[in-house]
Amino acid sequence: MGAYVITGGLKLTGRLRVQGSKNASLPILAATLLNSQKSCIKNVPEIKDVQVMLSILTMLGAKITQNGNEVTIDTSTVNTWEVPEQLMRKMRSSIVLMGPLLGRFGRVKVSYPGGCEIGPRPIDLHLKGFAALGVKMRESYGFIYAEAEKLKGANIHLDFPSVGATENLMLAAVLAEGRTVIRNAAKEPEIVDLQNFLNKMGCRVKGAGTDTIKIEGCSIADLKPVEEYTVIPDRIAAGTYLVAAAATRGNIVLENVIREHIEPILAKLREMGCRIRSEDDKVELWVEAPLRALDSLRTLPYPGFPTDVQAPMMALLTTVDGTSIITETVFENRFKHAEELRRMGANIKINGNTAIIKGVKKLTGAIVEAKDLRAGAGLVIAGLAADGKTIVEGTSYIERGYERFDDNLRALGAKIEKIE
Ligand SMILES: CC(=O)N[C@H]1[C@@H](OP(=O)(O)OP(=O)(O)OC[C@H]2O[C@@H](n3ccc(=O)[nH]c3=O)[C@H](O)[C@@H]2O)O[C@H](CO)[C@@H](O)[C@@H]1O
Ligand SMILES: C=C(OP(=O)(O)O)C(=O)O
Repeated sequence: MGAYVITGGLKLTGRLRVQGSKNASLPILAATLLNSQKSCIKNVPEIKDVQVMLSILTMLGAKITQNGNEVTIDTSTVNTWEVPEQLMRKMRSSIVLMGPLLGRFGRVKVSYPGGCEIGPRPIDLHLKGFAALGVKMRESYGFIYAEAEKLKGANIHLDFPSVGATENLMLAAVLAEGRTVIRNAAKEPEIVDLQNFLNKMGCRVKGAGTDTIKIEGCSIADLKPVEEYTVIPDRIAAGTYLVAAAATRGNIVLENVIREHIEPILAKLREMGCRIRSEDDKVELWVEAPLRALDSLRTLPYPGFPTDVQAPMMALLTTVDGTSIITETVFENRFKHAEELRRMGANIKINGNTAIIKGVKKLTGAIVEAKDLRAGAGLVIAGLAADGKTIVEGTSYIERGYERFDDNLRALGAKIEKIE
């Protein structure tokens, strides 16, 4: 297992181009199954989860060429609807293959998806939605067998605006007979990106970005190849680098960001006293005066503060004088990094879904373990801010979602090395 060795105490400074979005790329890659033709997708990050998705598509029979961040996928040769269990279990996002495989073949066999342990993460909302579209499902020995002679458009009300369920149902409904309306849909920018990709393919989807998404079903014959599609920038990676800059009291400029998508993060950084300036696709952050604690940071579905930036923010808040309170409302068990941060001298008390953080003068380097993707990023940030040497074990989690994380931080002046 790999580890990052970080010598802390250096301010991050300089410019960085933000990677393409992991959470937009994954459902878009799954969507290429629908048209049974070629799709060319740009700005796809070179990260582990993308590699897993491409491996699954290859195992299903797709022909793929990857040239840096550009991926061309020909799904005309896909000839199976069974997702290999080993790959299915490698990440959470494999579940969004159910929708397009049901649309294309009317059947799918999958196991439960894997991914980081940040709570139970059931898929009941996905399955309830499929049932409403006319899918018959049975489970046996951990496998889900789903079948529909013909998917039928339906009115679906989600109990919670689940990102994955919204995407999966969109992906199935585009090839259903008639109209589907998804209410209480997730409003994340990645849903809008998926809608844009689907419409480029010839699907008829509108409303993404609001809580009601309307889909007019069409047939595979109506769909076209996608000659070129560019994935949106990764708002979570952007947030992570901004928080890292704040934790080192540095000064960085990020390029290739959509300001609106990171506004919930910028609002909190500004409240802490970070200075922020933006122009076109660039955002600059710098720190002039001591930062202030946050009396309330609640994670929420978009446009609330993203749960995926909670761990990096916790790391930052451990270095800020005063008491901060974080409430995690999206996942049940997403505070595992607190225990690791304590090894570095952080003062954090957890009470249910609330973390109370008392800022300390300085964190101290220690050996810590990343137990999930964003917890890992948070620990690296703590290491960058700490006195002395920090070893963050578990780089494979971090590489699930961050493209060249250590190279990027080094380019911004950090002292960080990866060891195997
Ligand atoms: C690949 C991807 O895009 N991952 C993101 C996606 O995950 P993901 O799509 O898994 O997140 P969801 O929005 O579905 O989950 C949010 C909450 O709903 C619950 N839930 C979800 C589905 C379901 O059928 N039943 C149920 O109870 C989950 O357990 C969780 O507590 O959105 C999360 C919330 O913004 C982000 O943290 C993840 O980075
Ligand atoms: C939780 C995350 O991803 P996933 O849903 O793919 O596990 C994340 O990106 O922080």
